[in-house]
Amino acid sequence: MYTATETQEHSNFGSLEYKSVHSYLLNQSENRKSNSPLRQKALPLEKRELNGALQRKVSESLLCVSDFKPDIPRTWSGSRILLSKPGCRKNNLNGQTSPGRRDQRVFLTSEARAGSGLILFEKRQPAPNRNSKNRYHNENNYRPAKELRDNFVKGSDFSYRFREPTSHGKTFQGFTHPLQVNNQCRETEQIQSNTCDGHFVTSDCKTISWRGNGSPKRRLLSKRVAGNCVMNNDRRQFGTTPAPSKEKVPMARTVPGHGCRSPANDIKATTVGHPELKPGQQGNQSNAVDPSVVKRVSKVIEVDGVNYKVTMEPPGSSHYRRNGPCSTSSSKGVPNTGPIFSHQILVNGGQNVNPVETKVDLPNGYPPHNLRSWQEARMRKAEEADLSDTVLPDPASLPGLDSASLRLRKLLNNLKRGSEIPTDALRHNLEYAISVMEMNILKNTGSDVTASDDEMPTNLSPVPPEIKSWLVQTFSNSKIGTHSKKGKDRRSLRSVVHVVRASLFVDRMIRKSPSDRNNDIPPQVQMHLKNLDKWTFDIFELEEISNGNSLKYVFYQLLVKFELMKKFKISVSTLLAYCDKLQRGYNKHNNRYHNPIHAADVAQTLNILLMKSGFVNWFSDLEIFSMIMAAIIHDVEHTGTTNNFHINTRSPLAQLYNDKSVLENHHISTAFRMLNEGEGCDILRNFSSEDYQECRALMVEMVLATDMNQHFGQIKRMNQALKKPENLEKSKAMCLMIHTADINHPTKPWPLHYKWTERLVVEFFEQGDKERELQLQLSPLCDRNSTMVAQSQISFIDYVIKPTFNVLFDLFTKVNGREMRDVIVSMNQQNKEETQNSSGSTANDVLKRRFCDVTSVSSTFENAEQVMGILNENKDTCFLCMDHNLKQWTKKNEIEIANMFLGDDAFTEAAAIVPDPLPAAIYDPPPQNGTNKGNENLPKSNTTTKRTLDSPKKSGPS
Ligand SMILES: Nc1nc2c(ncn2[C@@H]2O[C@H](COP(=O)(O)O)[C@@H](O)[C@H]2O)c(=O)[nH]1
Ligand SMILES: [Zn+2]
Repeated sequence: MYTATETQEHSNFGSLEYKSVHSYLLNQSENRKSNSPLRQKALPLEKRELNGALQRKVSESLLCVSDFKPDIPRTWSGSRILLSKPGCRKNNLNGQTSPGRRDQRVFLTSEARAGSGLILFEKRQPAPNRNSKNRYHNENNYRPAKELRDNFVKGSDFSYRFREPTSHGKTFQGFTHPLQVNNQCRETEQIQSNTCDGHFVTSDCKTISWRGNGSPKRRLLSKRVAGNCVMNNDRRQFGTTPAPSKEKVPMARTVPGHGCRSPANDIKATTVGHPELKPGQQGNQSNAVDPSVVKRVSKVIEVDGVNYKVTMEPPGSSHYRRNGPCSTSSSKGVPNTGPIFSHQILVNGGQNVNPVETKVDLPNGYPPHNLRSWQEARMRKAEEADLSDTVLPDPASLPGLDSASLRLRKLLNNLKRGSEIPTDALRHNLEYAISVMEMNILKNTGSDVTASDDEMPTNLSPVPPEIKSWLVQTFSNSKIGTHSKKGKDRRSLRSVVHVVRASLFVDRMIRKSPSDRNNDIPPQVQMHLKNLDKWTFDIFELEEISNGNSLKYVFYQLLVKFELMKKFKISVSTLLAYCDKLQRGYNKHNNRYHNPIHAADVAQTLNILLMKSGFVNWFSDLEIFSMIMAAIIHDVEHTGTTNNFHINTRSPLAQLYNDKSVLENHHISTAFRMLNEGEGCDILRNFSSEDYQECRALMVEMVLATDMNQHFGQIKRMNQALKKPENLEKSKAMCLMIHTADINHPTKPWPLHYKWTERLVVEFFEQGDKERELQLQLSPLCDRNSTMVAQSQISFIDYVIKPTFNVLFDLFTKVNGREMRDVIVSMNQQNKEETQNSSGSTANDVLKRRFCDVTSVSSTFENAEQVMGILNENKDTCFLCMDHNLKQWTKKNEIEIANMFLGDDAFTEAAAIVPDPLPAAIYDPPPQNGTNKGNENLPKSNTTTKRTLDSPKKSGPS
């Protein structure tokens, strides 16, 4: 008898209940050393409990070649192992049994090669009554593997159904058994109950296939079926060549009339794992047989009280040859007689044939490892994992995978030990593991994350999965061909040196709004508009006091302020008519967030960005007009749903725009359609055709750049361009300014930001409701029952807002500051020469348009200090607000988490927090070079302390 002598549990098998059968996996050489650590830490055979019925029948054995004979030579690698129940009358190598004794047909024969990893073997019960027709014809009985074949996706997880036929035929008890595809053979323990053909691909691209029962043909022809179930390892399983994605692995085939199925030629249950063999070599063929071992060796093992004889043949033996790989008709995997129970043997355990470690090449920098010792090492490594770590590798990377698996191991071990795991550590680590898996799914299902992969921030590790999905979905869809100018056509910021005239700079920057001169505007609105250049401007209040006309007043005010009405001959009535149309368009879908107030807010913020950065001097009037227009129209007729929603529901708009920046295309197209609809609202009517085209091209480019899936690319490219100022394109700077203005609210004072968030969340949740109704998968952040608002805002600020404002202020600083000054000065000279050399007025006109309206300005930076002062003041306010908002969300997040466990509405609860007072500097920034004027209307900081969330600060004199 070959039974276990040690029962030490091996934790690699996790916390599931194992029982009874024990054996050792002992290294051949270690086997001889009594004090060998391996011996002391002998590995028991373990059995996973599946369900009651199965548990009684299914046993699992782990055997290694050296179990048979300690001095078995390594050339036996590639040998065949036969397993049979002693007492079978006939026990030939075809796996055929004596037909006369049904009760003796508990007969197993399996074939594997040492090093091939895992084989399944099966135990057969007496054949059922012949007369009960079709009892095994239920497809589900024998074809769970079909779904594996059909859904054969590299590295995927799946479940498969195991159907246990009852001895009475017609009913089948089935259960779904999740099979997690691991990259370790031995972890395929989970498929132990499989009796059918199947294969799967491990996450490291290895392919494992196995065979189930006999073919229908054979079943009909002969009842002499002992059958076998061979766990085949495709050569690639241990080879260095990864299996190509989605490639199907050929199944083993059946010899009609034979009870035994051997691996077919195309299923090479090879010795690839053998260290001395080259890939593709068959151990039994290419390795000389050790002359000292020519006979079969066998062992009897006890499995759940049943003795089995395990026979191992040396390679090259006559039996082996006779019954070697055969290939004939392909099998459909129809079950043969009787209930079948599968077991598995880990042949060779991946390591035990010889002292030289069997190599398992794992991708990307994993050293080749001995499977078992590698796993042991991982157990040790897992213990070192700090579960409270929040800075973790990119979940899409191999280190991410590594880290997640170690963390899961550690969690599991702690659970097994009964050690306490802090809730947030548990949650955080599970979230991380989910992220890792989901990134894998996305990668492996070819989801279009690749387009922006290089642009997504690499360290999203602490981001909760839902928010990560949102980031991925929202920010990294396929790229569209953006309007990009090449060569000469590129607008270059370097050319803006032509407009550097210090006096103009500061003058424009502190230019007062002319609202007090305008009698058409109600006085309270005029008063409010005086604060238009302030970071603390309250757009909601303007909306209120203007009876829902904030868009109109902001648009008008800006055009007046920049003297663009006069310049482009826009009449007030035309402008107002166009504004009416736009407002109606914005109100079409009654959105809480994407409405005219948002458009007005973006335009107002753009105004500050232009004014406080000095960039107002770098752009031509036409460019400034185009930017204001872009801000005003950028979301017109927004449907209140996302691009992904349009794509998923195959909406008419998605069809029209071929799933590319669906909404953005719609906004820009609607804005131009409205201009052209007559009714006296074409504010571009008096534009020259050149101006019109230029304006239109810029607007299209800017509005398309508000598509969030352009976000990371935009930031990345701007960061790169800032390292090489000569590559700075003016239109890209314009796009960035519009995009930043579009997502400005997290940098505004908390009451404003909170209001915007609330509105956005309402819109998201409404989309979620629609998705629920349509039985679509709910988009991230759209599920009102589970979305963690505060957490999502923290991530949004950290991963989207901060980098955006950083790069924007970098741009402002570099263009204004010393870093780019030398470059600009030298370029100025060059441009001047170019301009002087250009013949004819056309070239000059083009230059004027492209590079602003000054070609003879000297480049003096005498007021640069003043400009930088204004810029920094603005930057400080912006970052102070952002940090303050982050703090508020962090507080709310704690409540959300607490509520999550209590099942309360997190958002409502979180809303109850009284916000911290806003930093005084936000409303009362220190004077900078005498430019800090006009704050007298703003409340002082102490007036903000008592404000509650839902009564945002009223800025201005209302
Ligand atoms: N999770 C959050 N997403 C936000 C927030 N503010 C804006 N956004 C996202 O950005 C786009 C802006 O583009 P738009 O042209 O549609 O306005 C918006 O749709 C949101 O997806 C925020 O606070 N949190
Ligand atoms: Zn917007």
